[in-house]
Order: sequence, then C-alpha cells, then structure tokens
Amino acid sequence: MSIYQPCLASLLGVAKPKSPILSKITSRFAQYRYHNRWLSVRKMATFQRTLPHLNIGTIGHVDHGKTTLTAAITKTLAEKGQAAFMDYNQIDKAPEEKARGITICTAHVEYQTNNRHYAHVDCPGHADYIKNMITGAAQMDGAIIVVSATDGQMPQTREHLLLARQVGVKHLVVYINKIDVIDDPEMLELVEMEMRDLLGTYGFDGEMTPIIMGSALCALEGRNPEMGAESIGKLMDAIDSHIPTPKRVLDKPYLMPVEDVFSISGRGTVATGRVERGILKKGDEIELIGYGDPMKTTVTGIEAFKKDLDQAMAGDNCGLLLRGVKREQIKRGMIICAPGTVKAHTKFLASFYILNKEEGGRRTGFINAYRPQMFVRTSDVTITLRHPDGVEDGENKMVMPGDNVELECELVHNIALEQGLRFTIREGGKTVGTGLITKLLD
Ligand SMILES: Nc1nc2c(ncn2[C@@H]2O[C@H](COP(=O)(O)OP(=O)(O)OP(=O)(O)O)[C@@H](O)[C@H]2O)c(=O)[nH]1
Ligand SMILES: [Mg+2]
Repeated sequence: MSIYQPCLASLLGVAKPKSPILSKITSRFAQYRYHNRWLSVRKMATFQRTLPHLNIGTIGHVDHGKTTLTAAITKTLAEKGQAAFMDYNQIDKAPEEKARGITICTAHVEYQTNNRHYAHVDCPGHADYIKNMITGAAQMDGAIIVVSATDGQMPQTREHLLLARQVGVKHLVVYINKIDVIDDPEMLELVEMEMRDLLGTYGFDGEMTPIIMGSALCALEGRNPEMGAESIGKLMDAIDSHIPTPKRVLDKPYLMPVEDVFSISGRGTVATGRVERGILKKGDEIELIGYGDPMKTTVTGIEAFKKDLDQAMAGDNCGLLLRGVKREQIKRGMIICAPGTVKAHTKFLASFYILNKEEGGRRTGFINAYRPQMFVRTSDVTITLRHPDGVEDGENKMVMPGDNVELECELVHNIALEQGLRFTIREGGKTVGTGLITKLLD
C-alpha cells in the first residue's frame, strides 16, 4: 500500500472542508503532495505545452554520482529560473522512501532548458535495485550514463547500457564524473575511449555520442566552475542537441501502463503512469487489462505536471482519476487502454539474449522449465521458459550465459502483451536475460 494514501485521505477525507475556498486549497495541496511526492514544496518551472517534453534520467554503476549529478543539474538550472533546486537528500533520502521501507526508489525530478521541458528519473545503481532501474528506464526517451573517472566502466555500467537499449532507449549522453580527483589526463582519455567502445558493443553510436567530463560534486558545491557548473551547461546542451524528441504515437488508440495507484478519499482512485501511445480525454471510457478479466470504467479527471488537464497524450507522465474503481481492483502492471484494443495473454514465443556474468548475468546455464520473473512495461510476473516443440532433446538442453535462443513462455497471470514487445527476465537480484515477443500463442 502506498504511504501517500493515509496522508491524502487525512487531507481530503477526515477534514472534509465545507468552505469552497478551503476545499479548493485542500484539493490543490493534495494534488501537490501527490505529484511532488519526491519533490520539495518550492517554486517549480511550470510546464508549458509550447516546449516539447522529454523523459530522461541518470543511469550507471553504484556510487558513480547519478544522484549528485541530478542535484547539480537542478542547481545549475535553478540559477536561470528553469528548475527548483533539489539537494541530494531531497532526491535520494526522501522521508517517504524511508517510511516505505524501500531504501531506494527511482526519483522523479522536473526542469527545463530553453528548448525543452524534462522529466528526469534518477535510477539507483545498486545491483539489487535493477528492478527499479528497469521500470524507471522504461519511461526514458534518452539517458545520461554516469561513469566515475576513478573506476571507469563497471558491471552495472554495462548492465544499464544493455537494459537501456533493451527498453528502447536509443540515445545517450555520457557524463564522466569525479574528474576533480584525477590528476592524470591520460586516465580520462582511457575512460573515454573505453566508453566509446562499450557504447558500440551495446548498439549505441560510439563515435557520435557526446562525452562530457566534469565533477557533479563541484557543480553542486559551487566550486571549480570550469569542471563544475560549466560541465553541467555542456551536458544540458549535449542532451538538447543529441537526444531527439521522439515522435509520439498520437494516432493509435490510447495505452498507459499503470505504475502506481493512490486512493484519494472523497474523489476516488488515481492510477499513474506514462502514456505510451494515443490521446485520452476526460470523460473517455477505458478498459483495465491484465491480472484477470478486463474491467471498464470512465476517466473523470486527468492530472499531469501538477495541472488539471483535459487530455493526456503519448509521452506524458500523468494520473488518471477513475470512476467507481476501488484501489484494490487496480495493480501496478495493468494496462489502461481504449476498450477492445489490447488483449491479455499467458503464452507466447520469444527470442532471448542471456546475459553473461560480465554483464551482471548468471554464471551458469539454466535447464528446461526454468521459472524466473518477467518484467515487461511496469509489470512483474513469474514466467516458465521451455524449448519449443521440435528442439532436439529440449527437455535436457541447457541454456547458457551469452546464448541467443528462442523459448516458449508461459505466465502465471495474464497480462497485456503484443508482438514486438521487449522484456527482461530476472532471478534472485540478477538480470538473467532480455527477450522480444515474436508470436502470441494464448
Ligand atoms: N570527488 C567527487 N565525489 C563525487 C562526485 N560526484 C559524486 N561524488 C561522491 O560520490 C558518492 C556517490 O554519489 P551518488 O551521487 O550518491 O552516487 P549514485 O550514482 O547516485 O549512487 P547510487 O544511487 O547508490 O547508485 C558520494 O559520496 C558523492 O559525494 C564528484 O564529482 N567528485
Ligand atoms: Mg543515487
């Protein structure tokens, strides 16, 4: 259960203000709480549809400086009035996160440049939190991969690159961090060369990808501007110019994977997520798909970027207020879509790449009928993997790290799936492999 719920309930439910003004303030505040659950209550750069919107984020190995960089970006842009400064603790150590008992969640931050408006997710680097990294990265149109100049590339640098590619991130910008503690310029050259190589290995453009060197900590602490604030300026310019605004699919029926669910007493249930495709208008009928039979309802309110909106479109991070649906009836991993456009499935064929141990994968192979967890869009479900009929001695054949293999897959719950959809399989804190659905069977 979300910890925001009691807070919102007490604000809206228990108080039930009678004065219309008080009621308006209270409901604004509730929205504020709900949208800014990771943000400070400070002046924000307001979202304007006139600027194109992009979802980006920081990825990379544990402790390489992703959160410091996120804070440094908000600080540098805040000086131009383009963000609200969020210090390190506000991003990483929010009291909500502590109270939830989850040490690290992905954090959402918002800022803008002269060219674009950005929503930024700061992904955790620790191997145990790849699960969060996956759902965070699934929302990214581009990413900043942070590499510490002191360590160079590490296992999660590789794993994050692979996963970013897998979840459809095509464009990256590299930030080589912590150059304040490096005396030897050759060391920096080496890290840069190795990163260009690695980008190529994982299907990114190793030659053209901008690589910015700097120190997020210097920027955050306002010292050594040439490696501090100026490097952030260069980074933002590189992001603006190198990561294209994706063409949003607006002409297909609406689809939004549910990421989180809140219940706002007196108003109803809100499902949040990022709109994958289409346009949804207030009052539209929608269908909830996955984890059982489909369920129909109506959208009575849409909120995005701290505003009430009349419509939500592809690329938006938004909350949908749903009529007559109880909180317990909605789950992360379900899909909200235009009625009749998407079906839930349990059986399909998929092509896999099995990660090797240098990529954070298994050291050993696995046998037929192996049961890891499947992560697709925002859902997480147990899957059984088998060699398809016709594979010689399939019952006894092992699948090894580094293999490319086609397998038949069966899920314990039905979820919304489509041919061409990519997903990840994980077990015991490790990413085992990545897959692509080639044929739906059932
Ligand atoms: N010297 C130096 N230290 C830095 C710099 N950037 C970050 N650090 C330090 O590196 C440590 C890790 O930084 P974080 O920003 O928490 O790293 P992270 O990548 O977010 O780590 P996880 O979220 O745990 O994966 C902290 O102690 C930072 O102060 C830098 O530019 N120079
Ligand atoms: Mg961090």
